[in-house]
This record gives sequence, C-alpha cells and structure tokens, in this order.
Amino acid sequence: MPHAEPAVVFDRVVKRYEREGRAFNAVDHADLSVEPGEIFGLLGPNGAGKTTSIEIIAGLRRPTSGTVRVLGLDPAAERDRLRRVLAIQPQHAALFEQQTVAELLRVWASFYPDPEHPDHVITRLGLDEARNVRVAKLSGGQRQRLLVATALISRPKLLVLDEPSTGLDPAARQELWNAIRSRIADGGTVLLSTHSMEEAATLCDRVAILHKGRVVACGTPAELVRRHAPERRLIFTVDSGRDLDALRRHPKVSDLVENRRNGAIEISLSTGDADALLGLVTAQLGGRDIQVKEAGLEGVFLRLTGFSFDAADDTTEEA
Ligand SMILES: Nc1ncnc2c1ncn2[C@@H]1O[C@H](COP(=O)(O)OP(=O)(O)OP(=O)(O)O)[C@@H](O)[C@H]1O
Repeated sequence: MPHAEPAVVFDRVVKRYEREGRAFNAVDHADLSVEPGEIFGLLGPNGAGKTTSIEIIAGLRRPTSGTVRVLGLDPAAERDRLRRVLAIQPQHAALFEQQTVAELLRVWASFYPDPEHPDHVITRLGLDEARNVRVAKLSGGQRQRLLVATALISRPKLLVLDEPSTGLDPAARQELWNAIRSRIADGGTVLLSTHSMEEAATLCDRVAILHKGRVVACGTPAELVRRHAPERRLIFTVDSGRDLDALRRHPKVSDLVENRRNGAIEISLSTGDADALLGLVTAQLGGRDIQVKEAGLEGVFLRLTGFSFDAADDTTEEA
C-alpha cells in the first residue's frame, strides 16, 4: 500500500513523567512529520527525549496527550499491525548469547514473510568475519551492528534506530550508514536518534533538534545552519602584546574569545563575514595558524538553546 501521507506524524505530543516526586515533560508538545523515503534524525543531547519519542513511535509507550500516527496507524492501539511494517533496534536487547551471528539472523528472518537474506545483511553491516562467532563473544561494535541487522532483516517500511552508531569505530559506522542508505534505496523510511552532529549532518536528509523534550528546530542540516547559524568561526594565533582593540570593536565580529598560552594569544571569533576580517588578521595583527570553521549544527543548537551541545546533557527541568 503506497503511503503518500507522512510516515510519522507527531501533533502536540506530550509524555509526562515523575522523577523524585516532580512531574516533567520528557516530550513536550512535540510536532514532527517524517516523509516517506527520507532518513530523519532526532538529534539531541542525553536526556533530550529521543528514546521516549522513539518508544512512542514504536507503540511501546502511550503519550500523555497529543496525537501520533505511524504509517497511518495509531501505534499504541494498533501495535500488532504496526509490527508488520515497522522494525526497531533498541539501545540494548537480550540476544541469544549461545547462537552464532548467522544462526541468530536465520531465526530472525524466519519470523517474516519476505526477509532479506541473512548473508546479505551480514555483508552489508561488515559482519562477515563474525558470522560464525557466538553472540556472547562479539565485540561491542559487532553486537551493536547485529542489533541493527535484526531490525533490517524484515525489510521494514519504517526502520527505527535508537543511537545506532554508539560504540562504533569510524569504519564500522561507515558500513552502518551504507546499510541505512540501502534501506532507503529499497523504498523504506528511516528514523534514527543520534547525539552526533556529524552523523546528523552527513547521514540525515532532515533532522529535528530536541532539547528538554521540545523540538527546537526541524529541517535539512544545511537549511538549519543557513537559517540559525550562518556565522563562521575564525581561529588564529597572535603574539601577546598585539593591540586587539580594532578587532574587538570591528562591526563584523559578533563575539571574541581570547586564550593566552605559551606567550601567545589564541583568538576564536564569530563572524558573518570572515573574508572582511582576514586582511586585518594577517597584515595588521600578524595572525598565524588561521582556521575558518562553519558553526554547523553545533552552532544551531547553541543559538537556539543557549547551551553548548556537550554541556546540555540531562537538562530536563520541572514542567
Ligand atoms: N520511565 C521513566 N520515568 C521517569 N523519567 C524517565 C523515564 N524514562 C525516561 N525518563 C527521563 O526522561 C528524560 C528523557 O529521557 P530519554 O531517554 O527519552 O532521553 P534521550 O534523549 O533518549 O537520552 P539518552 O541519549 O540518554 O537515551 C530524561 O530526563 C530521563 O531521565
């Protein structure tokens, strides 16, 4: 059945929890729409509400209020129907420790009417060397990829992955990304959570940035950067004793941080027009080791929440 409608819709979704006698919204009036055929990322620091949102999408938790539709179904009320079209890889799962990777995936494939061949999934996720290894003996990264493999094997219309790249080295992560893209090439939709800016920017077609349960922004990574953090960071070193007043007062400099080290000053400044400053930095200040960095999604998060992404962990508060 073709789905012209969105694969996932959240309309004012709230999930209220209690912690130490205080109520707070782990998901706070979230609106989302995931289009069929896209890789959609829920990006947020620890505690932002990603897992709770994913559990609501998979029908594992009921929202306190608001409406959720997943592939045209109400996930909490129609879990059996949803299970035929949605597959989820949880963060942790009890696996059959004594089976080998190939045995486990064969069993898993037998649960579904039209599964992928286990060998294809094994190769796609770079698990060939581990195919005859017992689950109990797998490394953390291999185990993580096996969890994703169990979700991929059913060829789900909607593949839901909760922080799938946790614990993977760069090569394994690349294989994971390729496997996720292959699901899209086969006509599926992927929703994943991540706290990696790089993963969000590189893999995802669109991302929703979550903070304290709220969706603070949603769009393609490039759109979000253009809209919320078009400035670039100019980083360079000057000898101490240089007069920095002209730079500090320059109209194109929005903020400037100085770090003194080993008799020199490292300057990091934010600007919407790095080119306009380069002459001053090189010719008048003798700047060296010059780097220009995009603010990226990190800059978007900082601009919208006032928190640096790494410092924003577990910042839920009383609602
Ligand atoms: N069953 C629960 N009861 C009470 N509080 C909960 C419950 N589950 C999650 N929380 C709290 O809700 C908030 C959001 O948690 P959630 O796991 O959804 O965040 P997350 O973005 O997935 O973070 P992480 O990356 O750490 O998994 C956190 O403050 C968490 O401690």
